Amino acid sequence: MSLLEATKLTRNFGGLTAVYEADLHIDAGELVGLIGPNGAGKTTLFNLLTGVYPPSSGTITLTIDGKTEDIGGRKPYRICAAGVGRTFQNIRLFKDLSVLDNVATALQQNLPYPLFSALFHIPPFGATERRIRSESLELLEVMGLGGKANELARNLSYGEQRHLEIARALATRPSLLLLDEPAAGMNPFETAELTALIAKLRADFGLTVLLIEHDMSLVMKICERIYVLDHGIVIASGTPDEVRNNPKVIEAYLGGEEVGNA
Ligand SMILES: Nc1ncnc2c1ncn2[C@@H]1O[C@H](COP(=O)(O)OP(=O)(O)OP(=O)(O)O)[C@@H](O)[C@H]1O
Repeated sequence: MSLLEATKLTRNFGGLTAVYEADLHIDAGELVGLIGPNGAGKTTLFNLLTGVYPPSSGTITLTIDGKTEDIGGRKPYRICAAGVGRTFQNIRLFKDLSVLDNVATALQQNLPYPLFSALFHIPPFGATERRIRSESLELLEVMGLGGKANELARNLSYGEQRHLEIARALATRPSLLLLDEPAAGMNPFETAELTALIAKLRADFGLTVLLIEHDMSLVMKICERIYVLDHGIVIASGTPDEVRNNPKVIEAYLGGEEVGNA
């Protein structure tokens, strides 16, 4: 059984259908890409999978450790608690908090009794706080930001802020990580580094990853399978080679040009 299965997923905004009867499945451990021209419905699909918008119709099921849940239309925090973490196309950090606190706040959300203990400063608050701090630092190390823990998030470079976003998403302890254009705005060197990092995170954390990305060098290099959306419809899916050579994709995605080579 797939970790994530979406069936006939549809989302209308007034008279506009942003996603129409999309079927997709992602198996545990897979690294899957979601591509398509601007306005194809990619972010809307992410928003449906993470509860930002309820689907107009269709179902979404998540199966983790043999337990299947219907997550379609659930609130974002419940979907996050069920095991789906994400980053956003536009960076969303607490810019006036330290880099460490940005990760710590995300970690805290998943602990059993943070608020009561924190409010009254009673045990296990002290122990919990130490644990959050050390886990946050570990995540920052993994993301190459260990030396920046005490900087304000706003003082990080653009690429570092994108790494911090991923650290925050990892802090929610996801089984499935959704990355919305993780390489947006990065130069080719930064993109190559990020490509290797995503592959490493998947292996080290045992993650399943679905990513939206316009940078074809990243998508073609690390994705095992790719879904292609055009005008809200899944027009193709398959391996990078299958997708790259699919006439429908070539026509829809690049207006007749060849889809980028890795
Ligand atoms: N909240 C909303 N209200 C109305 N229309 C919306 C809303 N969100 C998205 N849309 C519309 O849905 C369509 C799909 O948008 P979406 O952002 O999902 O595309 P995308 O593939 O992620 O595009 P891009 O690659 O440019 O980010 C677009 O026509 C967009 O204007």
